[in-house]
Amino acid sequence: MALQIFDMNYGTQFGSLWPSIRISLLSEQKYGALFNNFCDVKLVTQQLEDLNAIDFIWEAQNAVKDLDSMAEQGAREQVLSPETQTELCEPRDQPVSFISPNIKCYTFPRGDISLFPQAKPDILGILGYYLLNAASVLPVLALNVQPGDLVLDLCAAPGGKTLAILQTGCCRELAVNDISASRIDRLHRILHSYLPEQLINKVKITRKDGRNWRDLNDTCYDRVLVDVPCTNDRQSLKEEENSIFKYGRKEERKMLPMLQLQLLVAGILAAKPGGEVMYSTCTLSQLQNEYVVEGAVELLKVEHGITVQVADLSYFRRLFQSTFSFYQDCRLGELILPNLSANFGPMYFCKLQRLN
Ligand SMILES: C[S@@+](CC[C@H](N)C(=O)[O-])C[C@H]1O[C@@H](n2cnc3c(N)ncnc32)[C@H](O)[C@@H]1O
Repeated sequence: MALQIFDMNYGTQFGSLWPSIRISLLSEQKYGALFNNFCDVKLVTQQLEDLNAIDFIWEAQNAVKDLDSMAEQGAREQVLSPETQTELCEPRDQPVSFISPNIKCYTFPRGDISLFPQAKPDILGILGYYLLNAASVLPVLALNVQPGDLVLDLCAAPGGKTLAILQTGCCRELAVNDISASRIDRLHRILHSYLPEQLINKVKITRKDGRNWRDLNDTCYDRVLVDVPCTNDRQSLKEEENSIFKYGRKEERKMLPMLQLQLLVAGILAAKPGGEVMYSTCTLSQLQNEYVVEGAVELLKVEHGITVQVADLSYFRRLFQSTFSFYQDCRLGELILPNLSANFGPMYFCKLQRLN
């Protein structure tokens, strides 16, 4: 059922790109190992490097820095040909510092489909890395959490992105919420396997319907992550149990864009003026991605008099093009396409700034 619906919708949405996305979605996904800064850093770094895995974030930042210094040097020495200079001196929309610090994620190089072994607990019982779809780290990087920030993770369970946010070491306060009791239990277990007790005590965990966040809380946040429930395209092709494409869940599926819109609006209302909100999904669907963003921007303007600006994240393409396959025609935000040589995603992320 999922595949039939995808063929119908994505065939139209992606045209000639769809057959290659389709086969990638049906193939084994690639993982990333989100590095846990609270483990024995030297030992785990060595283990990951022995596997020939690379921290793709560090590598991308260095590649850009190298290009920039080459461009600077070239400009000084005036030795580059005019064509090369244009390419190397291309102005960046954002500097590299516009990504959250201290997050490390190891992947195998493009085309290498090796698997990471499960992380083993150290003598304190702490695990060295968390396996996830490496594209899941991108929304957290782009959220760009700054030292002293108040941060809200509105749909947080089981907690992969929460862990990534905590790696930055920047949050003055982190509020973590999810509506599902069983998934909150998983989140608790994950936090206890990766973090020291003092840090867990600083995380405020709630189990609320995120759509009503503002009615229940009066804190205004600097950064909000709204990682909504979606058709979870890759998972839906693999697992029947609990699938949103099951016959009995048709109505729920139809209502997903409305739920996503309400959660995004709630997330923006929870941000302070000037605050930044990241909307993310793991679906390719335009209806659940760009259309939800457009709907939320419009609704906030009309019903709340709030202006929201969609940020340009195209510098992410430049930074991470050697690790991920970016969709070139995304109107708002960025979309990572599954690709056989870099089988991450799908992951859509779009940053919004609340202006008033
Ligand atoms: C895509 S998952 C989140 C994954 C998580 N951010 C991570 O990185 O591990 C979406 C989550 O939204 C939660 N959810 C669904 N409806 C919700 C609501 N109304 N309020 C808050 N959370 C909700 C689901 O229970 C689910 O855990």
